[in-house]
Amino acid sequence: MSAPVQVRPAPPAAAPPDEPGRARRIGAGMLDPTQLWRALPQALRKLNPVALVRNPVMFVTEIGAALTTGIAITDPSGFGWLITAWLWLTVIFANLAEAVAESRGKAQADSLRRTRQQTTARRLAGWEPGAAPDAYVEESVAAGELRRGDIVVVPAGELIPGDGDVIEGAASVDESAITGESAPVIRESGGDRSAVTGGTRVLSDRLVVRVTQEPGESFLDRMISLVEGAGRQKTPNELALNLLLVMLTFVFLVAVVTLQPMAIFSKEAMGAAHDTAALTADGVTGIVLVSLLVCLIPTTIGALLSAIGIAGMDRLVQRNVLAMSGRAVEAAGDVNTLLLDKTGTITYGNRRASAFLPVGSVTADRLAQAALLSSLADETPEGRSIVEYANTAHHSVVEETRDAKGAEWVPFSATTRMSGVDLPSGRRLRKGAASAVAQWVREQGGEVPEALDAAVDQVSASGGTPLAVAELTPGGSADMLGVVHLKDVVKPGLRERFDELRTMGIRTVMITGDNPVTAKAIADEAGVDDFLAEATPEDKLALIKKEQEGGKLVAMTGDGTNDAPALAQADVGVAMNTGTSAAKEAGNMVDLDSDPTKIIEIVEIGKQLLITRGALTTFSIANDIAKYFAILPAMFAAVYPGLGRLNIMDLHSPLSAILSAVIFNALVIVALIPLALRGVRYRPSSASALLTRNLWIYGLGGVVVPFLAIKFIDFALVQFLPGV
Ligand SMILES: Nc1ncnc2c1ncn2[C@@H]1O[C@H](COP(=O)(O)OP(=O)(O)OP(=O)(O)O)[C@@H](O)[C@H]1O
Ligand SMILES: [K+]
Ligand SMILES: [Mg+2]
Repeated sequence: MSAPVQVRPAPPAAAPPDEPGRARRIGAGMLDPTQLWRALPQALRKLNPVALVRNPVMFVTEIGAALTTGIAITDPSGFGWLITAWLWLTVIFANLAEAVAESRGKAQADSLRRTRQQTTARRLAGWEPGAAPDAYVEESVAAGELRRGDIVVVPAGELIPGDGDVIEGAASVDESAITGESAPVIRESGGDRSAVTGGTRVLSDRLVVRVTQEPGESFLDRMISLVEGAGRQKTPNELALNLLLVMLTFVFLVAVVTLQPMAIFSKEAMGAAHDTAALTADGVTGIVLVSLLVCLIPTTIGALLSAIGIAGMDRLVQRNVLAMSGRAVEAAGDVNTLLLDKTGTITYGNRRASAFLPVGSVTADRLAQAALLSSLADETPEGRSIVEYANTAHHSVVEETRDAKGAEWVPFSATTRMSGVDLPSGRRLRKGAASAVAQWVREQGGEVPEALDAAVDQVSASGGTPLAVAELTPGGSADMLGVVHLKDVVKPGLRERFDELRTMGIRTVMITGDNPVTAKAIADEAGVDDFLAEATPEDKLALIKKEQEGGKLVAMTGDGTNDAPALAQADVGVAMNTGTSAAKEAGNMVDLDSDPTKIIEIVEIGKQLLITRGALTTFSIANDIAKYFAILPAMFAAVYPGLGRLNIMDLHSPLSAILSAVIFNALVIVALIPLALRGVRYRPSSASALLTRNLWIYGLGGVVVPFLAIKFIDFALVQFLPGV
């Protein structure tokens, strides 16, 4: 994509009827016959051999059609022209399948494009965190010119000019242009909800954003090229299947070429048996051989393969999931283990301070003041919530925070699990995971009172996150002060969904940086199979690698910067749209609804894709059998009368038999387009049960249906074309 994102202020009125989120939700899976008609011009354009060569089966069919066209021109016969017409139709039907699959994405891309409007951005030159208003200048630039690293300010009512991370402020943002969800979401600096998307609108307050995209590479741009299927790569599975189809085509080509001398012989015989002008024409041999070839090669799956893949991606988009690679969608179909990050994925992620629990002789005020001081510069939601809570619950301590001037802040990191401040007075404050802070206290020569464990356990047992707070006084004594209780809420309805995953044979594991007691409380409440506590980003990554070593496919959902390495390593990495840009960059899917249980639908769509491809391949190969029974006796019965017994369909004549087979071969493609686009229905059950069921339906069906259909076409042909 080269077009830069250009954003123009649009009336902030209610969403127009063609608002993209809605457009993306309608018509999921249904095939409207007019879609076929509208895709026809595109299907005809795809006849270009340069494009078609990517699809070897159809390319061979097109060459066959061209050959018979030549024969029909130089040696005209009604039979020749009929076969020629149906061969071209075969190729057009195949192109139609792909064109229809693509057209759905195009409509979505168009409506997304409409949300790319032009606007001017307010870029801040010389801005630094906490800068006074006179320390920097605000300049107007076209949004399309913004580069990575630029700082912009977005006041309430304006569109965010590009993708980025909030570095100052918190605001409610209307993201409906991207997600189709009208409820505003909170975006704030620090923590895991700091990413904003260009084209969304700030509703309240004001955000300072550091741009993380280069021109033309925005999320919206990527979304558009994705739903359009532009530059779609074949997946490894598709490549393998394609290779198989090429080999089959080659084998049948060789077979038909070797048959040629005998067929010439048989033409004489056919001419003798049916004394019509068409039969005695010299071109018949060539036309019959091409017909045989096209009926033998796996045209059905060759025609539908690409549409099946595109439709699978499309089904994800309908559910507000953007898959950056088709390979990930396929991997989703085979996932064994699902890892979920706790905070922000299983829980809502807005952990808020709700109590101060001092230990020993420490007063509540001393603890509150230390917690407040150590959080003044902590831009994480946890840090800000402590400042807020201390301000409302412990007014008295606020005055005493003046000595924070000249302080050195220690920012939170997922590795140290601590944050804090070193004050000029020599006072040092730390808050964080109890184990980390306890170790810090010991390193400073202090002791950790037993009462701490009780406070920590009390918070943890309720599923809350305990943050221990400690102080190193200027006098050099290291004191453990107590615990801050951070509350978070488990998203509802997870248990049922995890049960569903279990029946699909998928194990769910929650991973969290939190302590084991909190982890267990939340794991029990959410109903996951297992959990890993006190996990650093490296631990998350190691766990995934370990699972993968056994040949298992691992899916991971997460939202935080600390999840990014794991998201990148997982076979299916689903980033929450509410998450950080690092997480979104690392994963190979983004869930616009930020719903951790969306993985269930992703798995179902992946399985459905694999099953659909398998079923139609089975059907394609099985349905060729009837065509052998139609064509081979027709070609050779006169030479080898024994072969006449193969004409079990009792087809009218050799020519009507061949014509019927070719017509069926073309029509079956159109008949299966809806199934290819909608996908074979998937119900959670074991893999072997599914396989057996599909072999019965599509294998047996593939054998039986064509016998009936070819017989019927033959019957109809004789009614309308008594000459054949
Ligand atoms: N702002 C903060 N200051 C100090 N310590 C913090 C802060 N935020 C979190 N912690 C502590 O660090 C631990 C690890 O945090 P981290 O973000 O890595 O994991 P998490 O958010 O608890 O879990 P998850 O991996 O599910 O997101 C937390 O459990 C908490 O004890
Ligand atoms: K075929
Ligand atoms: Mg986290």
